[in-house]
Amino acid sequence: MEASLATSPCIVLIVILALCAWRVLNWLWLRPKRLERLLREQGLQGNPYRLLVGDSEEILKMQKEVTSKPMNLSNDLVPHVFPYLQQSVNKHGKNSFVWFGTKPRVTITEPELIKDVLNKMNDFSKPDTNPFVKLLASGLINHEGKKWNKHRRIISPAFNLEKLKIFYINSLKKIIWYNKITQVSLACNLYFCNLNVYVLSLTWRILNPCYFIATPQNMLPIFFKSCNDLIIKWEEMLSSDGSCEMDVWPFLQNLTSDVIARTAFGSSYEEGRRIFELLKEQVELAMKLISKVYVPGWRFVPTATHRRMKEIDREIKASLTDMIKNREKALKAGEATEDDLLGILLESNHNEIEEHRNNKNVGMNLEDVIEECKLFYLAGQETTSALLVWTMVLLSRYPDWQARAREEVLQVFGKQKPDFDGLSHLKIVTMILNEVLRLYPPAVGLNRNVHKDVKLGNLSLPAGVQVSLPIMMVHHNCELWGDDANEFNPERFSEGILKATNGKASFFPFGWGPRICIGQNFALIEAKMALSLILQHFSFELSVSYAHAPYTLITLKPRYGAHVILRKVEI
Ligand code: HEM
Repeated sequence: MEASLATSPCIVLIVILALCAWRVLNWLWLRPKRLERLLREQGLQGNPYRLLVGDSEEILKMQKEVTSKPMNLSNDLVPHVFPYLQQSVNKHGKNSFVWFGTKPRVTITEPELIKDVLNKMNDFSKPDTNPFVKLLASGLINHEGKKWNKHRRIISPAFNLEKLKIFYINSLKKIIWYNKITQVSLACNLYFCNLNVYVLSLTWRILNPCYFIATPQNMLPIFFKSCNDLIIKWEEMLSSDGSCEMDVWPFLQNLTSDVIARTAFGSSYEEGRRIFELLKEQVELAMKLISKVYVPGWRFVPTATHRRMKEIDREIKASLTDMIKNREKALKAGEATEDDLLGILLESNHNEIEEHRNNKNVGMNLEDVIEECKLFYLAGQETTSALLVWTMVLLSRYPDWQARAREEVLQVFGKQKPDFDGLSHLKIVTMILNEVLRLYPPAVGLNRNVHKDVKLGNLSLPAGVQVSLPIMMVHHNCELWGDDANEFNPERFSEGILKATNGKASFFPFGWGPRICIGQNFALIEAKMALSLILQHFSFELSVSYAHAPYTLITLKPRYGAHVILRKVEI
């Protein structure tokens, strides 16, 4: 009897250890090998699985090697930015997969399949990220299902409602119709999750034209203020001959950071800037972690990077909490909300809670609002600065297009301050921005998780694989864009995006479908404002010290900056 009592804890321990060992074995070897077999059975090719690291080590090595030195001054970026993907496609064909640690990632380049992946958000979810990276970018961009629906509904007014009311939909009937459809589709989303994708994507498609031209008009003076400050700074730097050589990259980063701090936090702008400084440091630390294979449980090890990231997170949260609480107090006291993103977001959240007083599942809590504010910075600053810097580099390299853009800007605005109506009607500038987004997309690719077996075209993707949608590779594909795919030719967008792409998902710098970028109008109007003011005041050309080295660190950036010679334009 005593012996059996003594052996039972041992048996329990052995069973637990055996279970743990099984899980580790499954994670490290059995599951990857099973996924590999299932993919190969369908004709997909890739390197054989290597324990734990897969292709990751080789990818990092290759990427480091290629991006450490500048490339020649061309737009053939794919071999430079995606060397491993290019090599994989060359070696294994278009239908191939690459191992990121223990997970195989299938490359999808056909526009029809891309559309499917991005429209079926219930089948293709956002990939799991390192928990420390989530400290940096959580919020809407990472949420799924009901939580995503709720957040998207609450945040949307901050980006488009004002504009919809004022400019493009003149008849009140249309506004009501638009609002009703949006509300009905979102209500459907809440209750019928499976219907969600179809209703939303249908609504999105129907409303695309008016949705896309909507932007928060009340943000325009803020865009102007920040852009004008930049022009004044540059003017002060000109030498007596009216020219100056400089690296415009840090100025453009500062500009977009300034714009988002002002638009997001209004009168609390100074506090907002401090938060953004901390987030900038957080981005650098997160990048160190992203470049390593994530081992489950590693996050509990108190490394210097982990500790600093937690410290920064605490400081940001404390600042934002104060700011949000003060605003909420004012809102509850019936005071008007500020017209900044935070104000509109809190008001929208407040209305939702008021409307459904007894339902605890509506509205965002404090943590949620904090996450969304952090996301505004990352999503709004990193991307738009990348768009602006590549636009300046390309217009420096193609002076004819620079001259055409300036002519248009001067024709529309003369010496006057750019207004919303004028910015919305700039045709050449829009064509140029689209072509820059095609050749130098700030987000070079999107990834999705397959969490249950799913059909995609002729493929049967097993749960556990990931899919990769390499935006840049698709944008540079000669089969989709013609032999001059790597040439800068804004003319291809002269009749709009739909005509240039024949409605295919061969151009998706802002994503596609229900999760399309919520800030795209914001970004485009901001970029047009900045570019118009720059063109009104300066001409620019590449300096001899410019080294062409695009690389990805969250977004597509110039590794050695963007050195140009600015000259004052007399008009
Ligand atoms: C040139 C500028 C921009 C580019 C190229 C860009 C690109 C993208 C892309 C590709 C996505 C889709 C991500 C995915 O499906 O996985 C996205 C989503 C998003 N973007 Fe942007 N973005 C830009 C500017 C902005 C700005 C200015 C903001 C806000 C201030 C913003 C906020 C967001 C948010 C919140 C999402 C998540 C939407 C959702 O999942 O529902 N973006 N963006």
